Amino acid sequence: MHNKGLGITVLQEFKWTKKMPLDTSLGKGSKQKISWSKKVLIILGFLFVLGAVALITVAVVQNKPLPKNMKYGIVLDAGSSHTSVYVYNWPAEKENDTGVVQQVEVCKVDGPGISSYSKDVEKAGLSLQDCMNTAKQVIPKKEHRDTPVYLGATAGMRLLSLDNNKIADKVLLSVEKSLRLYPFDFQGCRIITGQEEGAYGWISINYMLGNFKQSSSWMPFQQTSTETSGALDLGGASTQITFEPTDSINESPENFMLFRLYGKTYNVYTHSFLCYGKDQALRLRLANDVKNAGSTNLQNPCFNPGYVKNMSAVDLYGSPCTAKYKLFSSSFILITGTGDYHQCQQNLQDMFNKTECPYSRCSFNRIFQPELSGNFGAFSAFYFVMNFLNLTSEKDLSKVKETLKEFCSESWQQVKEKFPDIKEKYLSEYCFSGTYILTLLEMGYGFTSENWGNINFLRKIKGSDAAWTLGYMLNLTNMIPAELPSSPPLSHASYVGLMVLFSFLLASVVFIGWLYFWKPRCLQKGII
Ligand SMILES: O=c1[nH]cnc2c1ncn2[C@@H]1O[C@H](COP(=O)(O)OP(=O)(O)O)[C@@H](O)[C@H]1O
Ligand SMILES: [Ca+2]
Repeated sequence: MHNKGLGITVLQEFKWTKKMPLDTSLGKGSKQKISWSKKVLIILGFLFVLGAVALITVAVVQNKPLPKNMKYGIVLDAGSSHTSVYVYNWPAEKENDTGVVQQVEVCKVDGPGISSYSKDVEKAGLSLQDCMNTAKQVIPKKEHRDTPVYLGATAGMRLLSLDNNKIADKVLLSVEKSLRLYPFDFQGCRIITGQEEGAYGWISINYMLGNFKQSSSWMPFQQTSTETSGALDLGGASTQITFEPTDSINESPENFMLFRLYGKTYNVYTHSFLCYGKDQALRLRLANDVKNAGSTNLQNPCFNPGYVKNMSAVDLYGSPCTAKYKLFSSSFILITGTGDYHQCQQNLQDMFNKTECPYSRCSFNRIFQPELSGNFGAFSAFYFVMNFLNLTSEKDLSKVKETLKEFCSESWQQVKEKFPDIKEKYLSEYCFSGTYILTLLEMGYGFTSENWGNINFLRKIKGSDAAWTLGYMLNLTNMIPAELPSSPPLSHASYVGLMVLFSFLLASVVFIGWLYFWKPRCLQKGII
């Protein structure tokens, strides 16, 4: 019986004392003392429970998320084929955290890219109105005045400014005039460089993927950082490759950009190939074919058999990418598809000059490129085309080629019947675009069947489109700090949790100590 725990013994003995007639065991004074001790014990117990409830309530209330004060930003991506308006938002008090900026809206502007309005510049500005009105509706009125608006124009405008700088300026003035009519904080319209386009694309996807987060290890003050992902962007008029090489390199400095983000330095390789976006690449190829064939009547393996297209010479030779190939006075070029993937790829390989390289290694056309390393996010037209072909998750390069071969050999009639809802312009070019993408990645950049699986074709990351626009805004609003903001070692929730836990421990220790050293009378009597 006594081997059982002390607590049980006390309880039993106490029961027994209670049963005893009080006036035979205790005097009147002792009786009063016991009831006093009991009262004190009850009051102390009550206060203890009250204290614990109060502590937990404070912890819970304090930890409730505050109503978010959201900030907004607008970036217009004025691409060669079209303009998109992106609206982002983020909680004001978390501005410098990683991964807090989100895309809340994307609006595709009707009509072509702003560079196509060179003959009627006023229309360039007017074309943006519908999407800017959408942005006005999406953003709460009280935030309008504090919402910055940026417009960045890419390769279409780069080509226009090469062709006619004055007209390019007029187009930019027209869009500026239009954007200033809105109640937002207009911050500027400009043509961004190919380097910026590549670098901001890289910043965007790594910010969205959370790769800039420095996760602390168990060793105090030691931070471990995640590897970054490379970025591959394919537009209509230019294409960019950007990644962090493994070794430090001191060649071709114009291809490197140094960033200090969240306390870490990144030396990023980037190159933008003007005229190697898929629309200009097609023109470049056709212009070469016309020159080589000495005829404006072309049999082309990159279009489905049975496809026939009459292309205007103005369209073909109208850009600085192809202007120098103009030989004929003919106003049309007739293209007839033959649908042969292998011939198409051979034909496209000529566009990638691998023979001369003034550096230790090159991608193509005498451009330095370090050895490929890590994973790559491939977005924009890389995604659109591979998604149409159902190849975004195919990790086997030979299967990719087989699918493409099959698609190219299908007759145009068949293809049209199979995909009645897809725009004919896109549909007719998927054989060319798919083959071009493969040739660019394999022949141009040097991807192989071994590292093909490192390329992730993606459109969105955590709800935001993969595009250079987010990185552009983060940079211009100084939202990425160079150094890690000094923050308390514990989050608020962990701090409150630990405070509650330690208070409990402390109270328990005091309570047990009190029981042990200052044994309340009733218990003492019970034990005796
Ligand atoms: O649904 C689609 N299918 C195929 N291609 C698409 C689709 N949507 C957009 N594109 C293509 O993506 C490319 C986007 O290029 P963009 O206009 O951004 O040019 P840039 O970046 O060279 O200035 C264009 O070639 C356009 O035709
Ligand atoms: Ca683009």
